[in-house]
Parts: sequence; C-alpha cells; structure tokens
Amino acid sequence: MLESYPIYINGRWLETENKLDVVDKFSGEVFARVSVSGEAEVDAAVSAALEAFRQSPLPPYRRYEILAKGSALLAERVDELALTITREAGKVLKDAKTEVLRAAQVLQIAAEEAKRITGEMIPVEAAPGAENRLAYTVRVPIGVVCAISPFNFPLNLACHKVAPALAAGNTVVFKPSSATPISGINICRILEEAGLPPGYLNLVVGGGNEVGDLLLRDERIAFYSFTGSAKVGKRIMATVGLRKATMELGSNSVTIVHKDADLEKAAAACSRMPFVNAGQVCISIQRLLVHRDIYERFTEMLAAKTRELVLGNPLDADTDLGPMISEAEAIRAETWVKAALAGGATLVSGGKRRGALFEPTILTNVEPEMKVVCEEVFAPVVSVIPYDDFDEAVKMTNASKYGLQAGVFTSSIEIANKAARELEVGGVIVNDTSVYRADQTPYGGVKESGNGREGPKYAIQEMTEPKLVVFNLDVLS
Ligand SMILES: NC(=O)c1ccc[n+]([C@@H]2O[C@H](COP(=O)([O-])OP(=O)(O)OC[C@H]3O[C@@H](n4cnc5c(N)ncnc54)[C@H](O)[C@@H]3O)[C@@H](O)[C@H]2O)c1
Ligand SMILES: O=C[C@H](O)CS(=O)(=O)O
Repeated sequence: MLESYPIYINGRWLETENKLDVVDKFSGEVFARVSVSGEAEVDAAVSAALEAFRQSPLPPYRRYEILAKGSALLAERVDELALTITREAGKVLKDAKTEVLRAAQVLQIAAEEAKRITGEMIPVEAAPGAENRLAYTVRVPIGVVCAISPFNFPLNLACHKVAPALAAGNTVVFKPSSATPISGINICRILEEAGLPPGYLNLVVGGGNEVGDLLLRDERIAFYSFTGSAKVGKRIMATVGLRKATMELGSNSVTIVHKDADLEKAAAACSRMPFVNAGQVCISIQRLLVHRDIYERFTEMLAAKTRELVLGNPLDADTDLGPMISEAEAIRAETWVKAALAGGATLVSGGKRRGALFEPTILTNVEPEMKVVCEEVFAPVVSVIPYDDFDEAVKMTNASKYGLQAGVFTSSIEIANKAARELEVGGVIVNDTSVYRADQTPYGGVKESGNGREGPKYAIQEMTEPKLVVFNLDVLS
C-alpha cells in the first residue's frame, strides 16, 4: 500500500482527487502519492495566509519559540527525514543527513534573528529646518510570502524561505518541487507540531505551469521567494509586476587553481565537489580553471581521485553519488557531453550513463561556446580549462552570463584580493571551492544567477519593509 500525503491549508490536512506519484529516484518505483492542489486549494491557501497575517500577528518571542522547537524536532528526526530525501531526490544518505542538520541550523538561526529585527534612528535633525524632529524606522513584515523551491535540496532550501518569512512575521504559501514534495510536507508537519497556529504556513502541490502560475497571478501575495532555474525565474519576474521577489537561480560556477596553490588540498576538494548530489548543486564546480604550469599534473591528480568515487545506490554507505533527478535529465547531460566530444573535447574520465546514473565526468580541450561550458550543466560534469595569467582566469569567469559563487586556491594574498575584487559573483571563496556555503552567510548571485540574498538575517531584510516614523516635536512641546 502506497503512503498517501495530503496538502496543508489553514491548519488542516486535505486530500484531493488528483494525485501525484512520487518516484524513488534510484529504483524508479512509485513509493508515495501526494494530493495535487487546484484553483480552489490555491485560493484557500492564500486566503488563509492573508487572514492569519491580518488578524493575529505572532509576537517575535513566539516566532522564536516555534522555530527553535522546529529546529530541535528536525535534528531529532534526522534519520527518517534523510531517508525521505534520499528516496525522493536520489541524494546519497550521508549527504541527505547533512542536509537535515543544516535545515535544523537554518530554523535555529532564523529563530534567533526573529528577536533582532530592528529599524534605525534617522538623523533627520541634521537637515536645516528639522531641528525639532525625531525620526526612526521600524521594520514591518511584508505580508503573504510565496515560497517556491527546487528539487535538489528539498528540505534545506525550503527552510531557507519558510523560516525567515515566519521569523519576520509574515505568513507563507509554499509550493515545493513536484519531484520532491514530501520533504516540504515534512516541514509543515514539524512546524505544526512545534506550535505554529493555522494559516501561517500553507502548502500547495502541483506543476509549475499550473499551481505555480496560479500563485504568480494572485495579487494578494506580496513577495515571491524563488529558488530554481533562470528560465523560470525570468518568467516569475515578468509576471509579478511591481511586487517584490528574490531570485536564487543557476550558474556554471568557476573554481580557480592558481600555480601557487596547495595542490593536494585543491585536488582533494575539486575531485569531490563537482560531483556532490550528482552535480545538481547550483554552485557546483562546472569550470575548473587551472594555471598552465600545473595543468597537466593537476588534471592527472584530479582524474585519479575522481576514479575512486563510487556511483550507485544512494542508500549504500560507500556511495558517493547517486542518480540524477530523472533519466531525461541524465540523457540531456549525456547529449551535451557527446556534443562537446564531437566538437573536439577530450574525455578524461567518466562520460557513461546507465538510466539516471551518470558517471563523474572530466572533460578537457573544451571551447567557450560548448554547452558544457557556457550553459548550466547541472550534472556530474566538470571541464578543466588552462589559463596563463590570473587576469585571463578573471576574464573567463566573468564571461559567463551567470555569477553565483567562485572558489580560488592560492597562497598569494594579492591573488586572493584580486579575485575578491574582480570576480563578478555573489561570493568569493578563498582556498576552497565555489561549493562552500554556511547557512548564516548572505547567499545569492548577480547577473542571471539572480537577485536578493538568502541566509536568515538577509532574507528577513528582503521580506520586511522599513517604515519611517517622524515626530514633529514642535507640536508636542
Ligand atoms: N541559487 C540558488 O540558491 C539555487 C539553489 C538550488 C537550485 N538552484 C537552481 O535550480 C535549478 C534546478 O532546480 P529545478 O529543476 O527544480 O528548477 P525549476 O526552475 O525547474 O523549478 C523550481 C520550482 O519552480 C516551479 N516552477 C516551474 N515553473 C513555474 C512557473 N511557471 N511558475 C511558478 N513556479 C514554477 C517548479 O515547480 C519548482 O517548484 C537549477 O538551475 C539550479 O541552479 C539555484
Ligand atoms: O543548489 C544550490 C544550493 O544553494 C546549495 S546549498 O544547499 O545551499 O549548499
């Protein structure tokens, strides 16, 4: 008997006629069914969120208590929550556990930030004629936040939206990816158990073009917090008009290995990070820029370490990478690799596909216009590209339409500083790869990688408005 999962609206768990199959991404077996929302459910979810926002705002200490309790519950249930992630997303179990523990941290950080939301004093009396005025801002919640999340970190990236929205005093309508809806349902269950009253968090499930589109067109929603592809991000921005949004989008991230780097450390990190979660990480290393003096040696070191990685069942303890999200996505990646090889690229390792399993793949001799280089590959595929001087590496990095994060391995403070100043990205990671993220940091990109920042403190800024208050003290005295 398949487990059946309802949607969550105004504190009630509802079954609908229309169901979505959830597939185990390794075995291909349908292991659960989830109720799909229609127009009526989307309308009810937004109404409930608006009603809760208008009628009974939660004081900051209650937001703190609920989120902190939610964090503890997530950490307590790490094994069962991780198993769900592994089954619905195909992520290896050890990485799924890390994701759950990170999600617990996100809730705890958001809980703490709920108690620190302040405005600022405005020195209005500095202007002539305003000597007897007092001005300050208060930060007020924006209203109903619509959270739309992708498949690749179905728990943590959803928490990065839901938790700061609630911490800021907003209410939420949340739509998880149709490929991975159960982790989203688990977040609602946990926050309900943690004491979140009805209406503050509502969950609808369904396709982007159906349920997603209904959400975009609902003018009662004040803010869209989106993580996903640039294609969908652009569509959202074109639809929501003057309403605010943050866009956490894709990338073809660079990590640079300069000639003065600690090569052992760089090779150890660069041989694993392009392949974590089968390369389906927005900051995955897709372009590895290596100084020509060390290029051959480094590529050999990388290939040797990459060949040790185990591809297979994500439930096995020694597996390093599991399946991609679908066979269709793996076929797309294979097509891009074949096109690169036909165009003159060299296959150093990997390149083969079995169903949704795609081998960790290293390419050299690639050209800038190949899709594996200039588009987001979102698969376990890395291109190793030589450069002669650091300015050239900066130029290659900045030639991308994306700009999320970049890593640079170097022992030179000048090179590190140059990277920090000149790389057109949202974050520069020195002596680590582009794949580094700590959940309290400001995180987001430039260019087609999006706008706005996540990380609870920064997301709260995005999801609140500064309201100005000015006292005319002449009248009061
Ligand atoms: N920058 C970041 O923080 C970050 C993090 C993770 C993933 N990503 C990006 O996400 C992408 C992979 O995830 P994906 O395949 O789930 O992305 P996607 O854009 O296909 O889908 C993301 C979400 O948007 C919804 N959606 C699709 N069409 C919609 C529409 N018309 N209206 C409203 N919602 C719609 C989907 O149902 C899903 O919930 C990659 O590009 C990756 O780089 C970015
Ligand atoms: O896919 C991109 C994610 O943002 C990576 S992480 O989970 O935030 O590290």
